[in-house]
Amino acid sequence: MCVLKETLRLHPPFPLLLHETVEDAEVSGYSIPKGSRVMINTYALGRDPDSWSDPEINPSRFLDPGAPDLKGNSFEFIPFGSGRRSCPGMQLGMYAFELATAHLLQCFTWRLPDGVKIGDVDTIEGPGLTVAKANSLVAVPIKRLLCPILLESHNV
Ligand code: HEM
Repeated sequence: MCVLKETLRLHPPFPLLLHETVEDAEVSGYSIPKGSRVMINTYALGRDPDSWSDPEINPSRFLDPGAPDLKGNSFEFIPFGSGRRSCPGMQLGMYAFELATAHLLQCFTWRLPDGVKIGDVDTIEGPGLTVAKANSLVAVPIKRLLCPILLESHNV
């Protein structure tokens, strides 16, 4: 779960949340009139060095008792948004994310193609309202013979 949360921190699938203000507000000295369109940059929030003392990848940060949860209570970590218009599918999304990742890890050992080093794998995102990798990840799955899902699909 910590790895999934850290992935959402560094690579939120919705990097910009689009909202409209319902009342006049002032943020950091700027007046924002009621009815303004505002974009909340979840990508930048997840990497903000003022909020994260160690912004580099470190899934175990989420083991700390005071670590932010996914419910939108900590504005530095809002991959599902926050408040009334936050994502109603969060629980289902997390189940699907966890299940898919667990199956990929349980059923396959993953290697990089010959000659590719771990530092050569880029994690750069392409443009878009929902985020996809700019360059496809090329990895080599090696079947694990004892994986129950693979055994079932081959009627073994
Ligand atoms: C990992 C998976 C998912 C992520 C990261 C995600 C993220 C988000 C985000 C950031 C928002 C906008 C929140 C805002 O504007 O403040 C949103 C809205 C929404 N999401 Fe998700 N979501 C996921 C999965 C799902 C699933 C599985 C469903 C439905 C089955 C779903 C249904 C919705 C709906 C209906 C809204 C609009 C809510 C509204 O405007 O009131 N999402 N989601």
